Amino acid sequence: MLAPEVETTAEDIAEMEVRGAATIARAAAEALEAQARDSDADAPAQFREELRAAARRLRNTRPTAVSLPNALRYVLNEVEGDTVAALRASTIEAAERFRDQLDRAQDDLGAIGANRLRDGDTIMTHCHSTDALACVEAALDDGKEIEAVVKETRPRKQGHITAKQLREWDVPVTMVVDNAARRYLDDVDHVLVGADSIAADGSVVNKIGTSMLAVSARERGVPVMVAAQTLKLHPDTLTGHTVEIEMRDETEVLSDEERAEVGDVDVENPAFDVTPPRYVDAIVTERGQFPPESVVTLMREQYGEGTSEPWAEE
Ligand SMILES: O=P(O)(O)OC[C@H]1O[C@H](OP(=O)(O)O)[C@H](O)[C@@H]1O
Repeated sequence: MLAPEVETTAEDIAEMEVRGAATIARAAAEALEAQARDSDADAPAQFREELRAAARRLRNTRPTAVSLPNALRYVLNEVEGDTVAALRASTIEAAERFRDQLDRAQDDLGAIGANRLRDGDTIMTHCHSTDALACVEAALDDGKEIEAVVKETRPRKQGHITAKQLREWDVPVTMVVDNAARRYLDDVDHVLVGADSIAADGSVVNKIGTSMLAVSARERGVPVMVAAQTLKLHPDTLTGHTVEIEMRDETEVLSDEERAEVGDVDVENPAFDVTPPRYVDAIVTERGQFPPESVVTLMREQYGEGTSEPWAEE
């Protein structure tokens, strides 16, 4: 029996009511906690199987942000005990610990990323990343004045969320359509983006359009900074796996009304793209700032040589 909160959370993630890699990870851990709390399993094996089923349901929502399976793995690997009560308590504690770590990691990352931003700098953002915004918030807390050129980020316009947050912090914001990015790169000091996954070779998987922005930024001599806590490191890429790119519904690109007007066309809607490491200047994590080519060392330290799937059916 899955707890209702597991189903709701899974639907919210799939529909992007809950979105952003770190936020998805937090919601997944909370859903496992709800599963543990609500379970009426009377045997440890049943409790464990329910928890695995909950994790499978959550895992199968969106494929690209590795923070989701990393969160599930963290919680499931910490579940221990010989009784249902002990299993329940350890699951709840693990989920709480995970959330605390997530908050701490974002604060630490923000403090490090802020060091790259100077008083008076202008950043260009793409999509909405809480890790990237943590760097801006820490810079503002340090008393620096920051301005932002915010890319709208089609098709879902998460740039609006970024703009709203920055305005709440009184940061002057210029909103541009994605196609105007190159024109405004001359006015900015940094491109600042987040990541959904980082591969062992330092490639950055982030919102579609990031790679085009990074290539243009390199051509213009603007440094590209990726803010990504180590939860975004994709351990499967250590063993040669590639990161699956989510393809989303075509109506996000062309509404039914627009389609009626345009006619019968194929629509492709990849949610993410891959920016090769040579276009990235720094990956800022809670453990320091790294050139993309060296994140593999961090990944090995954190995840060893590979990963398990503790949610697999037994
Ligand atoms: O974890 P934080 O930094 O908040 O977000 C990381 C990334 O998650 C988002 O994906 P989506 O909007 O869920 O498709 C964006 O691509 C963003 O850069």
